[in-house]
Amino acid sequence: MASETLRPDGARVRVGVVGCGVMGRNHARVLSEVALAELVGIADPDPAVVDPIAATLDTKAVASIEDLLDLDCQAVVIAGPTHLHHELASTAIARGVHVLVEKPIASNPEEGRDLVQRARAAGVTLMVGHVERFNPAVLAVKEAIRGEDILSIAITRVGPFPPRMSSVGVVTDLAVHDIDLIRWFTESDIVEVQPQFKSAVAEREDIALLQFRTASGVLAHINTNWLTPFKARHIHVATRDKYVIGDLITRQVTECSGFRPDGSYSMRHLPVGHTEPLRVELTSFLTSLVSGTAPAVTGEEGVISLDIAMRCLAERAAVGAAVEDFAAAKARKVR
Ligand SMILES: NC(=O)C1=CN([C@@H]2O[C@H](COP(=O)(O)OP(=O)(O)OC[C@H]3O[C@@H](n4cnc5c(N)ncnc54)[C@H](OP(=O)(O)O)[C@@H]3O)[C@@H](O)[C@H]2O)C=CC1
Ligand SMILES: O=C1CO[C@H](CO)[C@@H](O)[C@@H]1O
Repeated sequence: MASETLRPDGARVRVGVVGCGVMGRNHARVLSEVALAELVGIADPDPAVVDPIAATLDTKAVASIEDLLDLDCQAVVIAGPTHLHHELASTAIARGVHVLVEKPIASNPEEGRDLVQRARAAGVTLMVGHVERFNPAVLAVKEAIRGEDILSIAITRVGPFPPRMSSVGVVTDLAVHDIDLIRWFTESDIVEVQPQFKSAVAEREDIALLQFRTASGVLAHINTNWLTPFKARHIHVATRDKYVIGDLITRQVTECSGFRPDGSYSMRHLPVGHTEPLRVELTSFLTSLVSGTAPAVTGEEGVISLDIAMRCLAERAAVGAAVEDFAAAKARKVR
């Protein structure tokens, strides 16, 4: 948590963005627009990438995080590749700068935990960019199931390969969004994982079907891949009295309830806001800095979700290893 408020005089928070690819340029655009921020600069190693964005947003372009921090930032958004999150966020924390790091918090939980410790020791805020928590359709689903006895959650997050392959597979890159949502919806920890995944085309896993059970007894399922020709993101939640369906792309959220013995029920579309999730996320981050309160998605939560993603990968690896051991033993017997 921020040790002191940043705008006692009403000035804007001086923020920079590190990494100006697909996500970083969106962070920069939004930060150039929100009232709480002054976008002091953006960093990316490639001038052909960073210069035109900086010119459009009327901010400074620099080549490295060190140069960005020299612009006297109070906070940075880390939107570089996942395998660099730990290094980049550590550099900012070491200079006493608050950090919003994109999801996943790092490429493994050990690095994530290290970031949490460094931020705590330095007295700076560390928030993780689990942006779906700020998606109005997700918020409408969460509101519809508030106080309900949740039975199961099934989430689909599929689409084509990203324009540039991530440094991690689909479980760590995409399913981590939904692991976070399952924990957030149920306010309970995931205690059992039953993962299935494989690498159909890419070097790392590109298709996964993951099953979970939470401490509160909710069953959950994530269907994710990079092999579907179009993007689809759906959430289905069954509670004892309702069935709620959210389409995170069209932002249509439907609630079925009032189940009657003859099989009939009531159905209604729920009101969904129109806000841009990233704008709400960044405003929430800046507000936490200004007010000195805990961020909406803490580093600790980012680590827990990444831990679950890693448990999925490890569990499958353990089963795979057992099968291979069995095959090897069988082969030895034959010889
Ligand atoms: N919350 C969400 O919905 C989303 C989150 N993300 C997350 O954002 C992160 C970035 O993903 P994405 O934007 O798709 O990736 P990109 O590859 O499109 O962008 C990353 C950028 O960072 C640059 N970069 C590399 N090294 C450094 C460095 N040392 N300092 C500064 N910049 C550097 C890259 O430059 P170069 O090309 O020269 O290597 C590239 O321009 C990932 O962690 C991803 O998980 C991504 C999309 C959506
Ligand atoms: O939601 C997302 C869209 O795709 C990107 C590339 O796979 C992800 O990193 C991101 O989290």
